[in-house]
Amino acid sequence: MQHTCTCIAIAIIILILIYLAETNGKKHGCVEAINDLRKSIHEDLTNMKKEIRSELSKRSKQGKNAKKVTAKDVRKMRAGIIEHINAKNISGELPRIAGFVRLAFHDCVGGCDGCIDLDNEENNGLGEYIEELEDVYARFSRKLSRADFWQLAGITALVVSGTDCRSCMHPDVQFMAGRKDCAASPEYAGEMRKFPNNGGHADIDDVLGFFETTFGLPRSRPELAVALLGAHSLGRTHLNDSGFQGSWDSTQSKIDALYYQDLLNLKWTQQESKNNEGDVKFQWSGSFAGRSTNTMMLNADMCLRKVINPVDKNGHSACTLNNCRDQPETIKYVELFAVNITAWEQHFKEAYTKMTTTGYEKSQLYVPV
Ligand code: HEM
Repeated sequence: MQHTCTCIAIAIIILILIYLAETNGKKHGCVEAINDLRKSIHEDLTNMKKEIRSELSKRSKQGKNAKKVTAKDVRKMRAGIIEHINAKNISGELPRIAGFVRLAFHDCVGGCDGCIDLDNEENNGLGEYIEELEDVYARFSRKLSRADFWQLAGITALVVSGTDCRSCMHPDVQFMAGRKDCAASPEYAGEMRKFPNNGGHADIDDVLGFFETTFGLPRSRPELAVALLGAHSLGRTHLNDSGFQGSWDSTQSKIDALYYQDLLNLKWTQQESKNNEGDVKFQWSGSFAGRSTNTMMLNADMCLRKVINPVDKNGHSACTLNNCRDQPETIKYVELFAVNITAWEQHFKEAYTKMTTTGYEKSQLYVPV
């Protein structure tokens, strides 16, 4: 009996061992199968990834090429912009020339990105120009960014302003494309950008400092800032937009040296300007031989000629021009540009190109062919 029990026990043990051996074997086979499966999935995935990467790179190359704007496209866009410029004529002036140039300037504060914060009062008045340009831009939006388009509008406006005008500057600024729009373009959802403020810019250091930090115009070359501010030869100020009133010279659509000549030759006195809300700001009013000329200068313009700071919070200066001295750093360039259009042209071109490429490396921009 004892023998039989032992035999049964041994048989059970053997059966258990056989079972274990088989299960283990099966398990082992499963692990191998799973490993094989894993390997093949991994290989498939790697191949798929490779294919996806090569497809994406092909597509992005095609996309870039498809999006690259050509010289022919640019010509068509310029024609559309010129049509808009000529469509609005107010007493012989073409206000869109100045509007498009100011838009080009404001878009590049903080980097040219096709975005303007219309809640920032420094941008007052630009909304209507953005809307007008959308008409033309809608036809070409697949080919270039809004940031590029606004710069093209500014450059085109400069060309129109110099057309059939012998006394005008012809800076012939090269249009380059490749700028990127911000996500919310044409609106701006980022931190409030800092613009030059007239009251705060009665000090030449503020003006030159603004152009250096914002557009990289070296502080050691004040002639660039003086040349760029000559854009105020175009257009005018609007009481309900900025609180100032009048134009810098009598030819608002012509980019001519009258801006510098007036700055030097007129008799300037400070005058109070009050908008509908009763805000008071001071501007300079020009007269000649005792007669008002209806021209004006901001503190930022006047400080290129005279040392007018300090000013109070409304921009009022204690200086009456007779009792304040010439601005040593910049007066010589005001005098130069008043008589030498070629010198102004060269410096303006350099400064304007810098301004309109703010935020980009040379390699990111291209000249359409
Ligand atoms: C310190 C720098 C600057 C200050 C303080 C300044 C200030 C102003 C102000 C207050 C206006 C009047 C806005 C209005 O009432 O409609 C104006 C207009 C204008 N600005 Fe400037 N500006 C500066 C630089 C520039 C630059 C660098 C450019 C272009 C390169 C420019 C181009 C213009 C143009 C063309 C207008 C006339 C706009 C129109 O007629 O609608 N400005 N600026």
